[in-house]
Amino acid sequence: MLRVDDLRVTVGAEGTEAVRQVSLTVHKGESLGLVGESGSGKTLTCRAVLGVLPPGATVAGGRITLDGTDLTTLDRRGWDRIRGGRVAAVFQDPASYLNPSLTVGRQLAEQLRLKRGLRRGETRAAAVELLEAMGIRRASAVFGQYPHELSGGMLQRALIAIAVAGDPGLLVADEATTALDPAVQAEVLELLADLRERRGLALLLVSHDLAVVAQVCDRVAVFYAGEIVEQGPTADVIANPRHPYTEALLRVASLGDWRRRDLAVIPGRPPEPGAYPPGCRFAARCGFATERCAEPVGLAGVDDRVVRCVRAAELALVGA
Ligand SMILES: Nc1ncnc2c1ncn2[C@@H]1O[C@H](COP(=O)(O)OP(=O)(O)OP(=O)(O)O)[C@@H](O)[C@H]1O
Repeated sequence: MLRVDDLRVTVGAEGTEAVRQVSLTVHKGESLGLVGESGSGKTLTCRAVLGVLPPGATVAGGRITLDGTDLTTLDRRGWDRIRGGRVAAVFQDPASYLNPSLTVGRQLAEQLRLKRGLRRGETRAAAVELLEAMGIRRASAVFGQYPHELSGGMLQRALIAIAVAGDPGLLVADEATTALDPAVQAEVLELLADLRERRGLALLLVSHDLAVVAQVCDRVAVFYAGEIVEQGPTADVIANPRHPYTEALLRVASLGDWRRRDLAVIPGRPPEPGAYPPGCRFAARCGFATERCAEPVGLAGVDDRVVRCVRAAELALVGA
C-alpha cells in the first residue's frame, strides 16, 4: 500500500537535513508504528506521506509511492484527489479539526457526499451507521451534537469516522490517542485495530510510547534524531531489542509489569538537526558506545530486522 524509499526531508532556508535514509513499507491491512522521542522525525515522515509538510520543510530526496502512485511528483490537484480519498489522517487534537459551529453529523454527512457521492437524502442514515461502526452508542443523538458537547474519546471516534468516510487504503494516526486518558486510549486503539482487520485498512501509527505501538502494530520503526535506528516485527523488537536506544525506550514505556517501569527519562538530549555528529547519533547517550561509534553507521540486517548499530550482533540487551 505504502512504500517510502530513502526519504530525506530538509527544514529552514538553509535546507538543514531533519530526516534521512527513511525507508519503510506498509502492506494492505498491516500496521506499522513509528516510535521515538519528540523531535526524532516521526511527524515530518508521516506529513511527507500526507503531502502536508509544515512551511519551510521540503522532501529533498527519496520516493514515496501509495498503491502504485508516485506521491513525490504530485501537483496540488493530484494531492487533492489522494488526500481524504486513498489516504486519510487523524491527529492529536480532534477538536481543532472539526468546525465548532456545525454538528458532528453534518460534517460527517458532508464528507460522505463529497467522498462517496451520496445524495443529501442518503447521507444521514449512512453517517449514523458509520458512527455506530466507530463504537459510538446513541449514534443518532450524537449525529445532532456539536463538537463541544462530546468527550475527547467520542470526538476522536467521530474524526476517525470522517477520516474513513472516503474508504481510504491507508490511515495515518499521529499521536491520535496521546491526549486521551488510558482507558479511552485503549478503546480508540482497539477501534483502529478493528478497522484494520475489518476494512483491510493499512495503518501508519505515530507515537512516542512503545506501549501504544505494541497494542496495534505488526511492525515498528524506531526513530532517533531523524533516522530509523531499528525496524522489525513489534513483538520481536520488544522481547529482544537490538539497538541500545530501543532498549532505553522500553524502560520508559508503560509495557507489561508497570512496577518495573523506570520513570527516569533517558539521560541527555538527542542532537538537533544541523548539529548531528558524523558517527552514531545516539553514541553520546549510549552506555555501550566505543571508539567505533564515532564512524558513520548504516542500517544492517540482523535476523528479522534492520538495525543501525555497529555492536548490534554482539550486545545482549534487555527486552520487556
Ligand atoms: N517547519 C520546521 N522548521 C524547522 N525545523 C523543523 C520544522 N518541523 C520540524 N522541524 C525539526 O525537525 C525535527 C523533526 O521533527 P518532527 O516533528 O518530525 O519530530 P517528531 O518525532 O514527530 O516529534 P514530535 O513528537 O515532537 O512531533 C525536529 O528537530 C524539529 O525541530
